[in-house]
Amino acid sequence: MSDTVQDPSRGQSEDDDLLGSEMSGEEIAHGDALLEVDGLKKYFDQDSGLLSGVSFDPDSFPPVSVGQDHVKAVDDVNFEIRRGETLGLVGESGCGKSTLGRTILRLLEPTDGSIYFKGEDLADLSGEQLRQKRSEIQMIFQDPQSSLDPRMKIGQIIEEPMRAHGMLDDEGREARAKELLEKVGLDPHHYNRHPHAFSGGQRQRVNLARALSVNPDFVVCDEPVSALDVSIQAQVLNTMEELQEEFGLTYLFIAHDLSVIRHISDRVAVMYLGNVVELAEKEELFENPQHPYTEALLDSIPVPDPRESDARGVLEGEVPSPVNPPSGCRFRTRCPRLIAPDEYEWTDEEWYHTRAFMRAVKRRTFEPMAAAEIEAEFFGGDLPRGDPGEIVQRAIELVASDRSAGDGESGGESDAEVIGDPNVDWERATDLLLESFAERSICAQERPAYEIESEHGTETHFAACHLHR
Ligand SMILES: Nc1ncnc2c1ncn2[C@@H]1O[C@H](COP(=O)(O)OP(=O)(O)OP(=O)(O)O)[C@@H](O)[C@H]1O
Repeated sequence: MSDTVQDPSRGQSEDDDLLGSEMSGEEIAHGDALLEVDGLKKYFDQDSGLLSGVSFDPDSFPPVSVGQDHVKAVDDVNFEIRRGETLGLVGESGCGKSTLGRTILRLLEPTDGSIYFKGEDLADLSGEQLRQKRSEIQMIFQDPQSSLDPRMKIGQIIEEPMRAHGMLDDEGREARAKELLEKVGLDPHHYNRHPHAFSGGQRQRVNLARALSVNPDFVVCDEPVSALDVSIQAQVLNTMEELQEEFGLTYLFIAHDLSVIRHISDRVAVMYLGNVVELAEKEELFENPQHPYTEALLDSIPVPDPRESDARGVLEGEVPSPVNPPSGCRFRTRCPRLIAPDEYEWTDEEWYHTRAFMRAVKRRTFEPMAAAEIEAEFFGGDLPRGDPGEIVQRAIELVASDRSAGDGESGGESDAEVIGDPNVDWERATDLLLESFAERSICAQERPAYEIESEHGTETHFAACHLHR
């Protein structure tokens, strides 16, 4: 691989090879930062409508709030991508991957933050300057079908970006398109065919050729193989790797499928609810994950396609709304390893039991039973000592089937009768436990960001989890 960046916006001399022979003035060595994202935010205004501005959060009081709300799709993201590498970006559906990719490309206007590309902040550019830059940064999308105009011949499709950027003359563009067809593994004689004559994998290759036609340095690949058969995916990924090697390309590769991410990435960033929660070299991330969210994702390999209806529930609990995300660590409301609040003295076992009970009450995962039974089931009969024990006791009373109704009487009902017992106050018990424990955890109070020593490789391992304080 050459060690310098090729600048696609320059002219081409006739003697040059059509593909990538010239050098840029802005040389960035292989391995140096090509793109740096700093404090990047992208908030969307919520859709207008009757309930616009009204948000519901069962964990807060009051649960309904009114105001001008924003979907915090990307919220303070920081990372760099080095020249020649592939940074994989993975996370559940809706966590903000596509929004991040599109904001980096300035297809979406950033709300805040900077996007330094070769040292220049793309967030500051507009008009012609931005248009010029767009040839250096390209994007390929998931659906190769809908991103190709069915009326156009593939030769024209590949030439379109070159025409838009005033690159080469007609003959030059045709020659380059044919050369690119070959490079992406298609027959240059198919230059005059229409997209429908190609399979899904071949169409994605056409997309690749089109993106590469303007000789970019950096390509954002948004789920480029998700729509393809698994057998075809590896072939397209291999071609992408070959092209990367040949043209010194840098990729931001977005996928929900961890096996795809593992195939293609050098480093991997894991995204959750608008934040990057972990970033490490590929081997380090897969062999030594340090964020409970990453662990949960890895435990669920293969991650089901989030677009399929039954994919929910891989991780316990719902993803909170990006309109009103949890304070501190965004994953804390689903985290199986929430940290005990410092203000109480806990043994590990006491906290472990309390945390499990709190989660069960919050999710109402057990049917009401007598207080003594709850104590036995969740605490092995021994409540935590001191204040936490008293709080837990009160919460147990709120959800126990032998609880008095208000100050009145209950008791004597059969198990069948107590299900849905109006005396059982799940909400108050949940509020009591969350306010007393979960909200007082460091996980709720500070946003975590830690560097960890890697066990594999030499790169920095970033994990946004207070377990590493
Ligand atoms: N134009 C928009 N207006 C309002 N909200 C939006 C808009 N685009 C995205 N969002 C919201 O921003 C959040 C992040 O969406 P995004 O598409 O970036 O996630 P993703 O991780 O790429 O998901 P997927 O894998 O399903 O594409 C979601 O809550 C989504 O509903």
